[in-house]
Amino acid sequence: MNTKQIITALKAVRVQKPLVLNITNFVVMNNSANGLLALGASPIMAHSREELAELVPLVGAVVINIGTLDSSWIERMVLAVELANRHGKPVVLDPVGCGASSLRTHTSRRLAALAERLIIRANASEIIALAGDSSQGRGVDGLDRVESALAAGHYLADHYEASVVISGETDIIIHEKSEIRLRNGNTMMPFVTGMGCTLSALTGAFAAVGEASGVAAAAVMGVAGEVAGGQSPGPGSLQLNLLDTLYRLDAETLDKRLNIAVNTP
Ligand SMILES: Nc1ncnc2c1ncn2[C@@H]1O[C@H](COP(=O)(O)OP(=O)(O)OP(=O)(O)O)[C@@H](O)[C@H]1O
Ligand SMILES: Cc1ncsc1CCO
Ligand SMILES: [Mg+2]
Repeated sequence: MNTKQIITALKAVRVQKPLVLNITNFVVMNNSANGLLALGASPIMAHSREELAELVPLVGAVVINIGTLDSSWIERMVLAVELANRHGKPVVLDPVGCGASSLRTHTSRRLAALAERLIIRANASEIIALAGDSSQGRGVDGLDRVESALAAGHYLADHYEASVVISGETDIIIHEKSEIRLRNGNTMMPFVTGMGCTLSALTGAFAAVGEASGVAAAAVMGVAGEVAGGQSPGPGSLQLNLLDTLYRLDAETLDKRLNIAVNTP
């Protein structure tokens, strides 16, 4: 995927306004819904057993974020993934805090194994833990370098037949054996909660309109984060400026700023 294709994907999201179903955590429900709206997509946050069967057929993608899970949430997440499979919908899995507790690790693996059209989006520590190696993550924060999660990312891509987005100082996307590196963003981004969760939600919007959704989402999020970061004295304004920047992001800015390197084997 090149810059031109990313710009085309962004236009497609804005024209099609895909409906994206999110089962996500209490911390980021608002950020993720606002991020999707600012991008041009249409979010719905829903986790009731009684409505999932009605909703999943209508949406373009399902985003599952395990950030504040418990046993009843797990049951809904499994149901949502089963329904997504039945209706051929892509599933974005955000294994928040994978490695921090056995519940998170086991649930992430169970959901990843279940999803048929899977995109995994996580920070380096979560990727390493999901693959079964020992990570240095603390709680939901990633403390491993992105490049150190590369082998784990490839393992997950093969094992689950998934696209994998490893986010951090550089974002690495593993898609059909290619490695795409994106070097944008801003060092303040990890000081705003839910930036990664927003990236996962945006990945859902791009998955609803085409392939290589992790590349397009990480590119848009990275460039928007970089522009917004340059206008923000701290994390509070960054959070707001990110939404404004996503809303206003144009082809020219993407073309000028996107730092993308594609490595095809
Ligand atoms: N040091 C950094 N420099 C530039 N951009 C960064 C940096 N760290 C993270 N980002 C960007 O921030 C976004 C979120 O990535 P991150 O890896 O921090 O997610 P996360 O740990 O899952 O976050 P959360 O769980 O709080 O949602 C991505 O777009 C990523 O490119
Ligand atoms: C801080 C936090 N705890 C559970 S989910 C979440 C949001 C960032 O992933
Ligand atoms: Mg996260």
